[in-house]
Amino acid sequence: MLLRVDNLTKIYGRGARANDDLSLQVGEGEVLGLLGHNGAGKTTLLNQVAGLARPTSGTIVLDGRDPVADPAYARRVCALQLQAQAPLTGVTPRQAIDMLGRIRGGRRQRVRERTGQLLAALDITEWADTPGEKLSGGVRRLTAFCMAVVEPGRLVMLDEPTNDVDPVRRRLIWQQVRQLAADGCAVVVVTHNVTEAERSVDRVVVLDHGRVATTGTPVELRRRASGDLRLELTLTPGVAAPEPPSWATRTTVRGQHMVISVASAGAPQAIAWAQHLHASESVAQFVLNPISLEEIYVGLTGTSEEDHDAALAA
Ligand SMILES: Nc1ncnc2c1ncn2[C@@H]1O[C@H](COP(=O)(O)OP(=O)(O)OP(=O)(O)O)[C@@H](O)[C@H]1O
Repeated sequence: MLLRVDNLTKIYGRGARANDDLSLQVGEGEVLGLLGHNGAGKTTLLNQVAGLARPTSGTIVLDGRDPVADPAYARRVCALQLQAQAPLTGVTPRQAIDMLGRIRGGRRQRVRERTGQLLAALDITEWADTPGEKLSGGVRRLTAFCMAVVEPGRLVMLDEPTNDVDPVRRRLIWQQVRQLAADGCAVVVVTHNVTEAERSVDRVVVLDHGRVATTGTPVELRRRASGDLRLELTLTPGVAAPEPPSWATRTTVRGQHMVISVASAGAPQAIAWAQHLHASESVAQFVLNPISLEEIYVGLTGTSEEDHDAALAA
C-alpha cells in the first residue's frame, strides 16, 4: 500500500476532534473517493498525509516513511489540490501550470508538453493565456487541477476538484483522474458529489464526525444496503397518496412525491402495483431504480431515518 493510515486522531487546539481513530489505505493504481459531511474531517486528513499538520495520535505511512518526521519527502511524493482557489493574479493558466511543473522538478520541455496536453484534455486551451484575474471560477478550479497533476508524484490528493466546474468538464476531470491511476498513481478524491464518485472511484470511504462510517467499493456498499430497490411515484395533482403496500420496507410521502423501499425479490409485485395505480390515473408516472450510493450515504450520515427519507423524497 502506498498510503496506510492507522488509528489517526487529530484534535485541534480548542478541542475539535477532526479525525477520530481513523484507518484507511490506498494502493497504487487505485482511486479512493473520500466522502463526508461538512466538517467530517476530510481536509484535516489530507493535510496530515501531506505533512502540513501533525496528528494528535496514530500513524501515517506514506511510501514506507512517516510524513510527520519527513515532511519534505511527503511533499515530494504527494500532489495536493487544495480546496481553496489557487491565487492566479498576474499569471495565466499556462504560466501557473508550467511554473508548478518546474517547481516540482519537471524538465522544461516535458512540462511544457504536459501543460499543453492537460489544457487540451480539460478543454480550457482558449483561456490558457488569459490573465488569472479575468478567469471564471470554473476555469480557475480546472487550472488548479492541472497545477496539481502536471508533475503528479505517486499520491495525488484532490480536495473537491469538480466544484464550480460545468458537467461536461467535470467528466473530463474524472477521465484525467482515471488516467492518473492507470499511470500508477494512488489517487484520493474528496468530493460532495456522490453520484460522480459512484461512477469513477474504485473504493469509497465515508467519514462521519471524524470516524470511518463505512468503506467498500460502490457495488459492495449497494449490496449491503437493505431494501435495495426504490420505487418512486409522482402522484397525480389533487389525488391522495395510496396506502403503503404491505411489502414496502419503508415509505415516504412529500407533496406529490412518494418513495417506497422494496427488496429486490419484490420487484415484479412493485411494478404491477404501480402499473395498476398508473392505469387508474392516481399516479402520473413511476420509476423503479436500484438504491444509489447517494441514498446510502445520506442514510449513513443523516442524523435520523427521517432525514434519510426526507432526502430521498426531496
Ligand atoms: N485549523 C483548525 N483549527 C481548529 N479547528 C479546525 C481547524 N481546521 C478544521 N477544524 C475543525 O475540524 C473539523 C473538521 O474540519 P475539516 O475541514 O477537516 O472538514 P471537511 O470534512 O474537510 O469539511 P468540508 O467538507 O466542509 O470541507 C471541523 O469541525 C472544523 O471546524
